[in-house]
Amino acid sequence: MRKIILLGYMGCGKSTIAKTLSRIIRMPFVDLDEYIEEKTNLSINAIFEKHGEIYFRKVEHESFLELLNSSEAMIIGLGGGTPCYANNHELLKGENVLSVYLRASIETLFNRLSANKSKRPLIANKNEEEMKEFIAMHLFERSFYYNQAQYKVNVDNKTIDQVVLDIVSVLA
Ligand SMILES: Nc1ncnc2c1ncn2[C@@H]1O[C@H](COP(=O)(O)OP(=O)(O)O)[C@@H](O)[C@H]1O
Ligand SMILES: O=C(O)C1=C[C@@H](OP(=O)(O)O)[C@@H](O)[C@H](O)C1
Ligand SMILES: [Mg+2]
Repeated sequence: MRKIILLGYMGCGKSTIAKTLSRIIRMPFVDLDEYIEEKTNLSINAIFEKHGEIYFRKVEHESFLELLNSSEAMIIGLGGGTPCYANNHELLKGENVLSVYLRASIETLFNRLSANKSKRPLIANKNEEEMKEFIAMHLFERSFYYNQAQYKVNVDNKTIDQVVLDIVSVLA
């Protein structure tokens, strides 16, 4: 069954947009991070702390495959790093898959993440200056993977509802 996949850098709005899109198009959604938290019975922070990032990437890949192989149609909100590990970026072009990159500028990401970093182990301990530099470099490194998505939607200066409408129109 059909899967709609939302991807993009931390803070671009994947989890938020997946929820609203789900209501508008009446398709269930799963947030990959939440799925991993339920499956492992650990928070994302605890997985990184106890087992390290390599273990997280392994569970993330397995969980992504499980969702893709499920018989249900669903919207999947990925984690920011998901397309950048294993062969996950190739899965963005699979049969019955519609993948959408939610593209945000460094400024938008910085503004949103400054207020929302505690649950994101890759940036939780960075000060403002370190974070701006990190986002700029990391987004540049990851863009190759994000650009493998079939569709791209800009999210800068748009409300959640505007982004959802833009997604609905690119998928129509
Ligand atoms: N279009 C938007 N406009 C303003 N704030 C947004 C928008 N989309 C998401 N946000 C906010 O940005 C933060 C990060 O969103 P989230 O959905 O967790 O991103 P992601 O899952 O991509 O990391 C949240 O505080 C969320 O409320
Ligand atoms: O970019 C990343 O590598 C990560 C993004 C997070 O998801 P969000 O993009 O939803 O914050 C989460 O999967 C983990 O902290 C790692
Ligand atoms: Mg998220």
